[in-house]
Amino acid sequence: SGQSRPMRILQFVQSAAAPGDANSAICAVDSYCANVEWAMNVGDKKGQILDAVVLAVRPRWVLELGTYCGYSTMRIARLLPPGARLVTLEMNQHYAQVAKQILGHAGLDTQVDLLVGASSALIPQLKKKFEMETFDLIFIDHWKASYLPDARLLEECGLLAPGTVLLADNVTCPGAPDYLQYVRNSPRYRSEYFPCQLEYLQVEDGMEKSVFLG
Ligand SMILES: CCc1ncnc2c1ncn2[C@@H]1O[C@H](/C=C/CNC(=O)c2cc(-c3ccc(F)cc3)cc(O)c2O)[C@@H](O)[C@H]1O
Ligand SMILES: [Mg+2]
Repeated sequence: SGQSRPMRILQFVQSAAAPGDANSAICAVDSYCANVEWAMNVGDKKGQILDAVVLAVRPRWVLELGTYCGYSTMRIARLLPPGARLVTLEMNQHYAQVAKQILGHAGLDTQVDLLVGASSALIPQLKKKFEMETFDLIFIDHWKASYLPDARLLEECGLLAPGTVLLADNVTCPGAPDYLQYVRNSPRYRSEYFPCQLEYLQVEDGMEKSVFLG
């Protein structure tokens, strides 16, 4: 049932998770993807690293590249201090629609602005659209070939401040070698690798946390 994997995930969340309870929605996605069909959510193991970074940064402004079904969007939004905002960019209209409904079921849609479009087209509009200056935390989890060009674009748009944290998923699997090489060798970043297993599998992956130095 459900003509797409995101739709099947949404239907399971709607049936299995208590409305307004973000943790039960997160658990429902993890349980479905661990037991029924794999999906490219950051998952619970890497999700705990994401949680720890959100709690350490206590961000006022967060940007997510690649919403997909909204799993990591929920993990971040549920930990934000009052008044903080999470902007998430998703180029696939169907995925965005599913994510909106999952966020709504979890009661997290007030903290989140989900924009539909390519990150490269949306990033230059963010300052003006949200009347903000810089992001405190950026979670990167979209096409792996877009990690580096979008990090460069964020720099050029003046959306990074000294101390801004970039957290990138999948730097080992599927990998983002050009992005890794850049953040690890550029004097503008202090980078740290967090080894972890790939979501729902016994495969090596890892996340890279890079602090922008200005
Ligand atoms: C134009 C830029 C741009 N602007 C806006 N939205 C964009 C966008 N480019 C992409 N999107 C959206 O982001 C999501 C894509 C995410 C891509 N993620 C993986 O490919 C991935 C793969 C594995 C894995 C697969 C197979 C394996 F065997 C092992 C590992 C594991 C993981 O955690 C993974 O994240 C989708 O919603 C896109 O619509
Ligand atoms: Mg990922």
